[in-house]
Amino acid sequence: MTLVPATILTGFLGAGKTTLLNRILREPHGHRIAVIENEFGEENIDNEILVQDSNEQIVEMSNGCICCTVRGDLILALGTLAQKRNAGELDFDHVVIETTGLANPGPVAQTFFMDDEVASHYMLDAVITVVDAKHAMQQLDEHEEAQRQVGFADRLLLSKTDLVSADDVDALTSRIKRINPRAPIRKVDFGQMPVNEVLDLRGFNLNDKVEIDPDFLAEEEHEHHHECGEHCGHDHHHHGHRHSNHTDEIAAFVFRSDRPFNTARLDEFLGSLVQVFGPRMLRYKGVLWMEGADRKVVFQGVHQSMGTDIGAKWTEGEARGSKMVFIGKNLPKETFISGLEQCLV
Ligand SMILES: Nc1nc2c(ncn2[C@@H]2O[C@H](COP(=O)(O)OP(=O)(O)OP(=O)(O)O)[C@@H](O)[C@H]2O)c(=O)[nH]1
Repeated sequence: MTLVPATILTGFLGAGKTTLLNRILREPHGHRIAVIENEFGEENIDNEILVQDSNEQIVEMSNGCICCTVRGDLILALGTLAQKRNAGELDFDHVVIETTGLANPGPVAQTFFMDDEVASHYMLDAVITVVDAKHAMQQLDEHEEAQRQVGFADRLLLSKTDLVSADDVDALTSRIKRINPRAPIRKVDFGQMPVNEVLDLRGFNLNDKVEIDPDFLAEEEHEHHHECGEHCGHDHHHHGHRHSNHTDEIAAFVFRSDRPFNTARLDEFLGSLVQVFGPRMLRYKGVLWMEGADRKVVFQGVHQSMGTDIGAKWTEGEARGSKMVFIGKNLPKETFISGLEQCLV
């Protein structure tokens, strides 16, 4: 039986998640999507008004999508949907879960790895985070959950850019890139977004690409190699607007090497890393060159849940090397980097 891909939609309060979902539920796009809305906190009021004996409500939309309002356990809701699908009562080929604005997407993402029942019916496709261009700066300053939501994302959607200047958009973009250089950023105007930009991103697939924003890499490079003095002659103005004044607790860094890893040493080191820092490791991914291997090794994970897979062959003439990106909360970059260097052959 094929697994149903599931997308987690996050974003801070009022970011525009519902606006986006409403379009998905109403516009003709040919996909049969089950949208799960988590009505956290409103259950008492709604239950009194609706006087329902069940804990969930499933509505079929005219475009073939299903809207499922969940007032309880998400795992239970996913289970019920899967049962009805298997019984032929419901037909859908994707699931999109809207999390509440204050939620940490981590536990929701981990459900797909940890809960056997969920994992037997669904596969996590991607975490998508809507970022409110008007309010995100302040939300990122004040709420760690807002930073986490950006850190977890496989794709970032920037809403409400109509309300701010182009400079504001640039400043916000460079800040969220520092938190998460992995996730491509797209503008979304009142939820207008091709459905294909939301579905089937395969963010959790073990493909052998690590996409990292080139601006971020250039900036890291700059920090590494040019500890410039005041009169060094580098174009500081140019870089000045990129270096944000914000030091977010959630941030990313990259490890790169053109030497192969020793498998045993790396296994042990990564194992101990996730044991110690797992709770603070939001997302990580790497494509690795292992000693003696003629294929790439791909690893990635969320917190303690780490997976590895064999990727494509190194082709003739291809420069071999490893590249890893870690996104987490106050991770000790130097410990990671020097530890990984110890694992090289
Ligand atoms: N100007 C502008 N307003 C937008 C845009 N997208 C959404 N909004 C408005 O922002 C408000 C909040 O949007 P919602 O879609 O309800 O946000 P949400 O993320 O679902 O909010 P919560 O579920 O409360 O966390 C609504 O009034 C939307 O009309 C946009 O691109 N531009």
